[in-house]
Order: sequence, then structure tokens, then C-alpha cells
Amino acid sequence: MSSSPPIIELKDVSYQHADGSVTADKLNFSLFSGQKVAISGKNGSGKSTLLAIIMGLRKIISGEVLLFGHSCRTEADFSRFRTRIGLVFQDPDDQLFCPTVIEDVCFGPLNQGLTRTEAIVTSREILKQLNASHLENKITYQLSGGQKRIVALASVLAMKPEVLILDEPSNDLDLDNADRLISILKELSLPMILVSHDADIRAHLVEKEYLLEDGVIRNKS
Ligand SMILES: Nc1ncnc2c1ncn2[C@@H]1O[C@H](COP(=O)(O)OP(=O)(O)OP(=O)(O)O)[C@@H](O)[C@H]1O
Repeated sequence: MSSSPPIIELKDVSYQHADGSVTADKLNFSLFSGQKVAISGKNGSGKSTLLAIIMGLRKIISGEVLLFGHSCRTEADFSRFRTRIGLVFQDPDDQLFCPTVIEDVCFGPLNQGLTRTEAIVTSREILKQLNASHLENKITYQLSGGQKRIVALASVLAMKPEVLILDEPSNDLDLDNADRLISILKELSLPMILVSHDADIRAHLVEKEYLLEDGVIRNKS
């Protein structure tokens, strides 16, 4: 394990929804450089909520979230570091909003200041890597669930994140595409948090597994 601070660290984090339901109760978690870890847990245990907490999209009631060693409390704190973290949402429709695939994949790089030509070159490289070049000019909302999932991943990878967070990435994928996804993610040298019910992808991809249960994260035995 590295001696540098964790890339993502949650210290005694507690969170409850507006209706009072608690999904984190003095929860602790760290992701270090070079680590690929998985978090699993029952439906509704709070995995997606936890990822939203990491991204600063849910406000915690106590504890501390640190990104790249910096304590983040305000929206301004999170927005400084959020761009370095690639979150692939559980529902690709939350991620994709442009008319065509290439526009969706280019959106992030353009936002990061690349020229249109540079953004297209980057986006095409990523689509090729994901075996999805043929989708480039498709209408996004007409894609199948599995195709949308691959395009959502492409739109995140095109921004060259330093860490990748994946929420149920293999949902809707057929066996071939799930295998391809595993090999692509394995090849990426990015640290990664994988939230997945899919034991196969977890077993192939990560070296450490955690379980989220009753608002805390435990090592999975
Ligand atoms: N905005 C909200 N207000 C109230 N409850 C919410 C809200 N968002 C989520 N919840 C509840 O919080 C709990 C955790 O939801 P979350 O989506 O984080 O679980 P999950 O572990 O990702 O589930 P799954 O495995 O089904 O994707 C669920 O009971 C959910 O209904």
C-alpha cells in the first residue's frame, strides 16, 4: 500500500435521506493509488448513495470526505476535484443527453477546453478502444440499454479521469460485451471503485472486496 494519502477517503461519514433513512453510519473507506476495489451489498443498502457522497452530490450530516488528500465540504471544494474522478452512473440515461453518440462523448473533452477537432480525435480513440466505433453517428436515445452503457463509459473515459467509479457497469451487457468490458477495465491502469452485484466482474477485476451493510463498510470475507 502506498504511503501517499488515499485518493478517496471517507472518515466517520454519516448520511441520511430527507425522510430520515440512514445509509451511512460513521462509515470509513479508503481508496489508494493503484487499487481496484469492489463494493457490494444488498439492494437499497446505499451503494449508489455512497458514490454520490464521494462526488459531493449528497451532503453528509457528519464526518469528512477527502479527495486527493483534500478535505471537501462545500460545493466549491468538490468541484475542484470532481473533474479528476470519472463516475459512470448506474443508469446511462442520467449520463447521456446529447442527440448523437459522438456529441455525447465529445461533451466532456470540449468542456475541458479541447478544440472540436481534438475532442473528436479523443472520442474516436475511446470508442475504438471500446469496440463501439460503429455507434459514433447513432442517435443516443435509440441505442439499446447495453449500447448506452458502453457509450456512457466512453463519455467518462474521454475525459481522462485519474480514478474511475463504476456503478453496475455490466447491467444490460450480453456475455461478449461483458467480457470485453472486463478486459478493457483490466487494461486500464486507473484506480477503480466498482459497485456491482455481478460476482464474475468483481472476481476478474478487483483485488479487494468490501461489503456495505447497515451503513458501514466491512472487508468481505
Ligand atoms: N432521495 C431519496 N430519498 C429517500 N430515500 C432515498 C433517496 N434516494 C435513495 N433512497 C433510498 O436509500 C436507500 C439506498 O439507495 P441506493 O440507491 O443508494 O441503494 P443501492 O445499494 O445502490 O441499491 P441497488 O443495489 O438496488 O442499486 C434505498 O432504500 C433508497 O430507496
